[in-house]
Amino acid sequence: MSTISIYESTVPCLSSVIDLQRKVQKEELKFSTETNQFLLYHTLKAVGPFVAQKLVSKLVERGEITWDDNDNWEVERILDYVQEDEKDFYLIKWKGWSNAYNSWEPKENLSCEELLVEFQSNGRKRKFLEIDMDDMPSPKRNRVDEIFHKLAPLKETLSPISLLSLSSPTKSGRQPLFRQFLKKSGKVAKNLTPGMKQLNPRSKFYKQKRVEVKKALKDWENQLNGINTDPSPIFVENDADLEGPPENFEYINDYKAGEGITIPDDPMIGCECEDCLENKKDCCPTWCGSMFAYYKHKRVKVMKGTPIYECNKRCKCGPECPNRVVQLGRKFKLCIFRTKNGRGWGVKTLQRIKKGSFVVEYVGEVITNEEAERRGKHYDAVGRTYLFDLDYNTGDCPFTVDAGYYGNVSHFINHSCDPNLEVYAVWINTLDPRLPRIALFSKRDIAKGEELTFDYMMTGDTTNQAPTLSDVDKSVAAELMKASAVTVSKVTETGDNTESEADTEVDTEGSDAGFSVDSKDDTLQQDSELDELSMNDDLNSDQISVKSTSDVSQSSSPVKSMSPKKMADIAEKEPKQPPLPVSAMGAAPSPAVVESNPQDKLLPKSITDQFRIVCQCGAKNCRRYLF
Ligand SMILES: C[S@@+](CC[C@H](N)C(=O)[O-])C[C@H]1O[C@@H](n2cnc3c(N)ncnc32)[C@H](O)[C@@H]1O
Repeated sequence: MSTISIYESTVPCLSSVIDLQRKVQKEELKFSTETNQFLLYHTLKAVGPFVAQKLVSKLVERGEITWDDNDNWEVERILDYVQEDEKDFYLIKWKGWSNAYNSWEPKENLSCEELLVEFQSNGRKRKFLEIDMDDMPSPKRNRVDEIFHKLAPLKETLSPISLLSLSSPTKSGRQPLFRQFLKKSGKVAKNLTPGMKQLNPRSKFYKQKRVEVKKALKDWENQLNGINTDPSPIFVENDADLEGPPENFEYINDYKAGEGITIPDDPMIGCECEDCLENKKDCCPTWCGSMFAYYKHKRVKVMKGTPIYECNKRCKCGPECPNRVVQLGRKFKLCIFRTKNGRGWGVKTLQRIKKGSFVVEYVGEVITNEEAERRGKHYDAVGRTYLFDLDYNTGDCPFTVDAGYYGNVSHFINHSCDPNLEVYAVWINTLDPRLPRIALFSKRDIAKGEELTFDYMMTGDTTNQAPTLSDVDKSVAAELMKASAVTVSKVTETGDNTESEADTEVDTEGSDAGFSVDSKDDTLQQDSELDELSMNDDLNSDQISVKSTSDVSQSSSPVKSMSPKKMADIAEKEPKQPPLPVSAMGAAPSPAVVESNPQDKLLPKSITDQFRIVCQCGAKNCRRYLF
């Protein structure tokens, strides 16, 4: 492995840092220490002091760095006091920090006896607190500098990506780790409220934090709408817990071509119809060997699995053409909201949606299969699921859409085994058969306020049963569990419903309710805890269920375990049509040849090798596992 130094680099945003690092990893190069330091600093600045502090707290807990600075957190004044669950909390103004950094602290975190006595002797007078969040840009920078300085021992080993991947949450119910550490050293971190689990949602602390979160979410909503080019706005709402905007997510409107990928955008030919619907037998879909997909009112009429070819930019027709639907963007107002049963964020519609309507496109970064394998390992480690294989036509997976970092509102759509959306492959200006766009249409009428879901179909199993593990797989799983020191959710055999425990730590209740595994804390959580857990400000969906962090992605299966939906599966239930001639457009796929890979019916090896995410969709026909 060679070492290069990059002394001059322009890194305009966090995503570029990640891209740059991926590129370097791919080439098996290594950043020089200076460059790594520069990028780490940039990353800390990009995520901001609050998130940076959270990330660093993980390193503190792992003992990778220490935090022994005693000078930083001097109490300037005590502003307010409240008792919560028979515990005293004080509102602290910190010396050298603006009011934006005031925080509520339990008494045992404070070592300022004199100020406490003075405050108490003043009759614990309440003072009106003005929180000015826009105040003090410079302390923010100082805070980042300070955190950066603490990372010095890891300057050779800690990369920006590994730093960001620490953002998976702590086990809920515990205080943030940073706080725990600082508590030990008699100091407390600013900006962290007391452990939220202890607090009553009606309490003052909780309400104060809620105001902050609400403001942050409003800012994020504005930011999203500033980028969003769909005709309809996006709303953001969190009535469930204190989770703020997601940390590592950048909104995009269209596919972003990954490293080494070009997405062609110039079809060779377009139609000249006066009325495409009238002339449907001689319009784009027919040329491409498929059917006209839409009714006059633009709702989809073809069965799922049928490839859709819309009129493209070479066609004479205008936007009113019934064969232009997905390309006109999302028309329904959608809201990213916090679910109350531990599935993290979800998406609901703020308008009634009729069956067959186009709802939203699934966009992300288009990456190669090899890159998807690589990223899958990283996602596995943090229990995330955003890879969507584009294996519509071939059963192979030449390209994958990764919506993990870059995505639109669909990034937040959860899985259901009884979904209200279904997936269609759509070709518009890119006619490369390997690069369909993924469009989500309503499967039935959807009521205003209803959560939108689609079936990730990650098990490759279209029955209602959970997929089975063979005995061999179980022993592999047991080995992996030992190696990675995680507990694993119980594996239920289908058919006879016998249960097999791959790990003795696993609960034996056998209830239908899902269990969740936290790989970091080796802890099994029961569903009944989830509502309570969701109050914790560190909790997000990724904590709910986690697979092995072991490096088990050496699978020969082309199906990445995290693919939300295999396009081949979409077609699986469709009647097979005879192959059609290659379309007039040359590059277009032969849609009739929609072979489902028989292997897809089996549990992909990579899935058997992994620990499952327990499905919380609540559907009667729930398959119990996301994969
Ligand atoms: C594409 S993301 C959906 C958005 C995600 N809820 C979030 O907060 O960002 C997929 C992840 O959401 C969670 N998730 C989605 N559907 C779920 C379900 N039915 N049950 C449990 N977790 C689910 C899992 O953590 C999964 O890895």
